[in-house]
Amino acid sequence: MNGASGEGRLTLEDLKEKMANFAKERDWDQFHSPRNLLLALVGGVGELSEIFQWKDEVPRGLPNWEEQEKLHLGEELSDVLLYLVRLSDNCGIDLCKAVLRKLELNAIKYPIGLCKGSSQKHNQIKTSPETTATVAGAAADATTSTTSNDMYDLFD
Ligand SMILES: Nc1ccn([C@H]2C[C@H](O)[C@@H](COP(=O)(O)OP(=O)(O)OP(=O)(O)O)O2)c(=O)n1
Repeated sequence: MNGASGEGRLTLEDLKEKMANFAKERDWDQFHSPRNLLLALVGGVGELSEIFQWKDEVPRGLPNWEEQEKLHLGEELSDVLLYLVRLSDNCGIDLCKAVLRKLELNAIKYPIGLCKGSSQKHNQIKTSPETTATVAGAAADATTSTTSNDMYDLFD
């Protein structure tokens, strides 16, 4: 797939390859260091923020925005995604694997039964000692990089 039309399925792997080719063709690998990419990413987030700046709260779907404004928003969102994918690649992080693991951790950290309808942070949710032990055990199962028994240590 993956023409400019956006049809079909686009994977993070596709984007990784496209960015790697884009940089290689321009001899830009020399500039795509982790630090430079991080700064470019943060700059992109700044440009993204500017689009919303001083607009107050904006309804979902952006019903009153001009097409041109939405096009611009898509461009800035894309810059952020592309720099994120490139940064992950250059740091040797498998973003697909990392993001699936993180989703798993999030689900453990925010059990539906305790969090439904509440936007409280995980360390403010009131749990019984039994629940805490269960959640910590599940999180430890999903995490190979830590041996901590404190459920909150796993997520900081
Ligand atoms: N050294 C660079 C420069 C650019 N890009 C790519 C990734 C981004 O998707 C896009 C960013 O280009 P610009 O820095 O020109 O930023 P904008 O497209 O936002 O343009 P402007 O800053 O003029 O709004 O180009 C890149 O990979 N490496």
